[in-house]
Amino acid sequence: MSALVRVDAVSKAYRSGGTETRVLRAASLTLVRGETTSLVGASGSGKSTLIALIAGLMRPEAGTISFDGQALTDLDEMGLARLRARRIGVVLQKDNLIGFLTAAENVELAIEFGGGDRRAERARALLARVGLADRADQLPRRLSGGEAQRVAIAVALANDPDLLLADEVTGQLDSDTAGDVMRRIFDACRERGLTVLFVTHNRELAGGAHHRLQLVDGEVRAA
Ligand SMILES: Nc1ncnc2c1ncn2[C@@H]1O[C@H](COP(=O)(O)OP(=O)(O)OP(=O)(O)O)[C@@H](O)[C@H]1O
Repeated sequence: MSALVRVDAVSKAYRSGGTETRVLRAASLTLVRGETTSLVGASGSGKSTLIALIAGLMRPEAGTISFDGQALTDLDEMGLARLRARRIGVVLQKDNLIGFLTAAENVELAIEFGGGDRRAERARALLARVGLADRADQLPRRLSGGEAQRVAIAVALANDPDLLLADEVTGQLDSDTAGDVMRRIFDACRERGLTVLFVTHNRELAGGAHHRLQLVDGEVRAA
C-alpha cells in the first residue's frame, strides 16, 4: 500500500471581520495509490476545505501535505498550478464548466492547460468514455445535471491525472444519476489506477469506497 497523498496534522481557520472559524485541527489522512477513499461529515465540518488544501488551492496554517513525496509547501503558485493541470483532477458540486464553451471545448481547454496534443480527438474520446459522444457540441446550459457532471469528470480526467478530488459531485443529482456518475469515477479508478478522494452526504455511495473517512471536530477519523 503506497501513499500518493499524505496529509499530516493540518490545521486551518478562516478569519473574517473579528471572528475566527477553526475548521481543521491537526487533521491527517493518507490516500492509497489506485484506491478510492470517501469522506463524509456534517455540513460545515470542513470537507471542502480539506479538498481545497489537497488540491493546493489553499495553504494550511500548520501541518504538511505531500503529493507523491513532494511537499506542497515547497511549491510556489506556478508549481501548484502546474501540478493541478497535469496530475490532479478536481470536480466540484456544480459550475465546473465554462458556460460559453461546448462540452468538447471545455475538455480541449483542459488538455491544452496540461500541455497535451491531439486535443479535438482526445476530447471526443474522453466524452465517449463518459457516454456523451452525442452531446459533445452542446453548451453546458443545454445539458442535464448528470450530463454536466459527466463532462466535468471528462475535464478532470483530460490529462490522465494520478488523483481525482471530487467534492459532492452528485449532491444535486437524483440517486440513479448519482450512482451512474460515481460508477464512472470508480471505473476510471480501476482502469487507470487513478487515486480518488470523494466527498458525499450519501452513506451508500460512501460505503462503496475502499477506505471510508469522516470529519468530526476538525479531525479525520475512520467512518
Ligand atoms: N472563505 C471562507 N471564509 C470564512 N469562512 C469560511 C470560508 N469557507 C468556509 N468557511 C467556513 O468554514 C467551515 C467549513 O466549510 P467547508 O465548506 O469546508 O465545509 P463542508 O464540510 O464542505 O460543508 P458542506 O457539507 O456544507 O459543503 C464552515 O463553517 C464555513 O462556513
